[in-house]
Amino acid sequence: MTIRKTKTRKVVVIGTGFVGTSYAYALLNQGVVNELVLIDLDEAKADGEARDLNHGMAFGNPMRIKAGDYEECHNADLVVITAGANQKPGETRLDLVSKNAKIFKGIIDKVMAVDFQGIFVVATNPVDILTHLTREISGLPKERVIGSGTILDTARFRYLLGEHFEVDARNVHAYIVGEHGDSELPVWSHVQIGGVPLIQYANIQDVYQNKEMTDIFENVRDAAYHIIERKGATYYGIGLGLVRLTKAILNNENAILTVSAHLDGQYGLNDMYIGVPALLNEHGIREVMELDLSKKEQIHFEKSANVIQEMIDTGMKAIQ
Ligand SMILES: NC(=O)C1=CN([C@@H]2O[C@H](COP(=O)(O)OP(=O)(O)OC[C@H]3O[C@@H](n4cnc5c(N)ncnc54)[C@H](O)[C@@H]3O)[C@@H](O)[C@H]2O)C=CC1
Ligand SMILES: CC(=O)C(=O)O
Repeated sequence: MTIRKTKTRKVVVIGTGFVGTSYAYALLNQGVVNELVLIDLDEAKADGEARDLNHGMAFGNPMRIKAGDYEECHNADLVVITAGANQKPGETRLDLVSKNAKIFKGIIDKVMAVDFQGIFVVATNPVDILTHLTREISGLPKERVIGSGTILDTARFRYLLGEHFEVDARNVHAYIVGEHGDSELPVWSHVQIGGVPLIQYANIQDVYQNKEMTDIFENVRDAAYHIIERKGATYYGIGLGLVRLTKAILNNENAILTVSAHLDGQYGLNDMYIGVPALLNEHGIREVMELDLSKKEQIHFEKSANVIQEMIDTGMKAIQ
């Protein structure tokens, strides 16, 4: 499959809540696509959001935005799914699995019924499990089903390290991998500040004994809880992360981003979606980057994979 060669670049967003509309707003600002269709169970909300966004057109980038139905997925390049329940204060992402799995079954069936030929991008939580279910339900090749994975966690990590060392986050190279959730992990062994390994840059002997570094990771891991306690939901960060992903795919960038990608033996794991750095282009996921993890990181990564695996079983039961 290739992205259509016509000039039209069409994205359908399913779920016009906080996340879906933040993504739509960022797309309008950045001028990434020519056509954006909004779908929601609450049709009036999708229509209201489309009207509101269109009123910013004179200040943004020319594109067509409208509310629509599933027919619109037929010729879409990307279908981005942000529909479903979000976490209430105190809830984990995994608590959402059964509810959102059922919602996904209905959505994916409707998208596939109109012969969708493009790429799915999933953001709804728990994202690794729902990305797996999207592939199972749709039957699409694995490279055409992508989860936002740890794209946001990695951005949070780079931001906090950048703040700490007073270095532009864009010059901080670092990854969060594993579940987009409580079992995720930082790949300390590959953190670099402008190409200089962290342990050398900051003269750290053992990063796991360094309170400043462990605090930074805990703040990344718990960021969603901190924000949800304060304002009820997180959306600007992931909205921008989804635009970054959209650009990587539609512009055929061959960019490396931490997404939920399907593993077939990489990191010793099989048949699961999990957050890893992966190379993205117009075909979707071209390649999973296999980092040389330290022993400690590999053990943590496998534990995180186990958490996902158990939840896949719960998700599969919910849609049977
Ligand atoms: N992957 C990530 O990094 C992040 C993921 N999220 C997740 O994104 C999801 C959405 O969060 P919010 O936008 O805050 O929630 P929200 O409640 O504001 O919006 C959800 C929308 O989905 C719609 N919806 C529900 N069932 C539907 C169906 N069957 N078909 C079409 N639309 C349907 C609702 O009407 C609502 O408009 C949550 O699961 C949340 O946890 C949120 C932030 C970051
Ligand atoms: C809600 C969520 O998944 C996040 O902000 O990371």
